[in-house]
Amino acid sequence: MRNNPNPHPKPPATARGLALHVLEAVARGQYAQPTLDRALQNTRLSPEDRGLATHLTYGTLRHLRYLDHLLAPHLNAPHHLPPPVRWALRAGAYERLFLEHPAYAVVHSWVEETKRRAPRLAGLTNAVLRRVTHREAPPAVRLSIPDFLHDHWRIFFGDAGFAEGFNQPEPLWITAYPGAREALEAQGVAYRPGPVPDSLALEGARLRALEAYRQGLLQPQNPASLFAAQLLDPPPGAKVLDLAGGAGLKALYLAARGARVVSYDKNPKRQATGRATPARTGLRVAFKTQDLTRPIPETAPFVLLDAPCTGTGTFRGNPEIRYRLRPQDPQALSTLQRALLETAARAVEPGGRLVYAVCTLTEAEGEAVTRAFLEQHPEFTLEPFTPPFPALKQDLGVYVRPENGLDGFYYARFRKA
Ligand SMILES: C[S@@+](CC[C@H](N)C(=O)[O-])C[C@H]1O[C@@H](n2cnc3c(N)ncnc32)[C@H](O)[C@@H]1O
Repeated sequence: MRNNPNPHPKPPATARGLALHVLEAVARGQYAQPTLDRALQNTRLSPEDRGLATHLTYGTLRHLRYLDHLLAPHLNAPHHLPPPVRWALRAGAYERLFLEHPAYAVVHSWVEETKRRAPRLAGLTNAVLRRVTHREAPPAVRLSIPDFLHDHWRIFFGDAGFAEGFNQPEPLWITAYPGAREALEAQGVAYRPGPVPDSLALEGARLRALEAYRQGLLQPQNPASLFAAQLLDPPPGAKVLDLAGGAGLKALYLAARGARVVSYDKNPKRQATGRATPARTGLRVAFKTQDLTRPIPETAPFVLLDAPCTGTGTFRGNPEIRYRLRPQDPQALSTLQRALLETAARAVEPGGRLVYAVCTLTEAEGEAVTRAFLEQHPEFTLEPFTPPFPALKQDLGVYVRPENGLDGFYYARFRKA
């Protein structure tokens, strides 16, 4: 993987060029979201073109497997095309067939993008983008997910059709800190309430342009992620341990509700981002850096473990990870999750509460972890709860249905005797 985030000296001057620049970087191993954010920060494109570049980037990646299936009958050897031309064909097909922009309006622009990269292939782009149409595809191809995951979801959840939800655009979800709504209203920004308290969806706003964001009152966060912190529900003043807390998104939220939070993670870079946030919001969280496969030297009545995982529930916002996942990954991650859960269990005081959460929808990282944990820890019992949004499966813990912009999550809540 290369680390150069911006190999082009000047940001591309067109929406389609910018999308191609990001797609090529993703093909080299970069992540779509930070790469697109950086490219948009460096560009002078109009708001409409920024929107188009965003749609083209996410849409092409979300539908990539299906787009390749649609392009296949029109190409002799797609793998031998220069990568920029292959991406132009994929993104052009996405624009034609999913954004439903007519050929006469868009093919010319893709031909121009091709000419800049491989002039001799401009005719190919012209011909293919005029002819490409929807066609029958096997379900995993139509949903653009790996076969192994489609098979797993069909067997484990009974149907994999919910994965369609990963290919829909999502609103800009934010967690609103006290004063956020007033600041948004003062700036005339439209928002609607999310499915959990303190979660809002912003309509068509650019986060960085918002006064409320500059004041630290808004935190981008999916409601399903926020709900993991809300499940812990500590009373004001209670001590909370936030394990694998990363940049402390959940720790800061719980601190804002009056908890005394200590957030542990092994990655000091992520924690540095979290440490900078309290300065903005005036909240206090103690960040400690440690590998949590080893026990920690303290206890609390409330412990949250938001564990590292395969992230299959975040395919909407991180569309590229579905193509990088290997069949053995869920099992490998579950070994780490069980080790981290051991550390978490030891840190819970008698009578205390433990929440285990992962942003993924696999049996190995969800129910199987909980089942093994309960077998080895008779001092813990499951504490049932009803989520305020539809569940995919609700038996041993809860799997969130990843629809209407929600990420897929798994949560289990335990009480220590
Ligand atoms: C799902 S993310 C946590 C997100 C965070 N709770 C939030 O709300 O933003 C998982 C975190 O686990 C951390 N992690 C992975 N392996 C770890 C380990 N062995 N010990 C401690 N932290 C670990 C990663 O650095 C990452 O920040």
